[in-house]
Amino acid sequence: MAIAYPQFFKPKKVEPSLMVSVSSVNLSQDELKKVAAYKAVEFVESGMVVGLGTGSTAKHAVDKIAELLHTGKLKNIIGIPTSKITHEQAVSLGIPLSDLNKHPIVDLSIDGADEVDQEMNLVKGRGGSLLREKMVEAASKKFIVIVDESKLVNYLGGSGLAMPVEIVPFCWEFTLKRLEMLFIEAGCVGKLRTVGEDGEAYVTDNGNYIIDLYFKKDMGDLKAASDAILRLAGVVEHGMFIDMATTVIVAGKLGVSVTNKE
Ligand SMILES: O=C(CO)[C@H](O)[C@H](O)COP(=O)(O)O
Repeated sequence: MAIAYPQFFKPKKVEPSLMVSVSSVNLSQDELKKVAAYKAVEFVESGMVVGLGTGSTAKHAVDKIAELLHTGKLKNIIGIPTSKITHEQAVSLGIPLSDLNKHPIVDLSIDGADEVDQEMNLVKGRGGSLLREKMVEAASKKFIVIVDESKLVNYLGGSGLAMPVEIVPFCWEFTLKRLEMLFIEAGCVGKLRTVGEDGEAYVTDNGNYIIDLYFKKDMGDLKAASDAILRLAGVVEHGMFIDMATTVIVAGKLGVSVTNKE
C-alpha cells in the first residue's frame, strides 16, 4: 500500500503511517474530527477500561462508544472520564464509569490534542482539562490521539496558540512571571486564562488557574522545558504530553492516517 502523509505530518521516530482512503475532501473540520474519532473507536474492544478524553473531537468518540454499547457491538466497557464535562456526557449516554482509584490501569485512552509534532508529542489543555487528561492517559497502556490535520505543527508552540500550564491560584502573577522568565529566549508571554466580560479567572475542575504561554520561537529541548516548568513551586502540571501518545490518528483532506509508535 502506498504511504502518504497529511501535510506536515512526516513522523520521525515512528512506523510509517497507514493511509486509509476516505472521501474527505469536502468535509468540514468537525466532520474530520468525527472521522478521526470513529477510527479510534475501532480499537476499543469489549471488556476494556477506556479513558474518555475531553473536547470537541473526543466528544465524538464518546458518542460512538455509547452507540456501540447500546447496539450490543461493544460489551462491558468501563469509562474513565478526564473531566467533569466528559463525565456528564458519559452519564447522559449511559456509559458505565469508574475512576483511577478503582481502575489504576487503563487499557486504552482516546483524546484530542491542540498540537501534534512530528515525534507525536502533544500540546493539550486548551479546553482546560490537562491535569486529569494527563493522569488518565499516563495510566493507559495505549493512548490514541485523534486530530484533524489543522493540529499538526513543526514544533510544540508552533501554532502560535497557547501552551497551557495549570497553577495554584495563590500569587498567580508571581508564577506567571516565573514561567515567562524560564523562556525569555523563546519570547514567551504568559496570560491568565479568563472567562466572561469581567475577565474573571477561569477555574479548572481541580480549583486551579491556567496560565497560557505563547512562544515566538521554538522552546528547544522539550524534556528540559518540562522539567523546568514542573520545578516551579506553584505549578501543578503543564500541557506538553511528551512521549505519551502510542497512536496518532489524523483526519485530513487526503484521508485518515493511523501512525503507531514503534
Ligand atoms: O486537551 C484538551 C482539553 O483540555 C483537548 O483535547 C484539546 O483542547 C483538543 O480539543 P478539540 O478536540 O476541541 O480541538
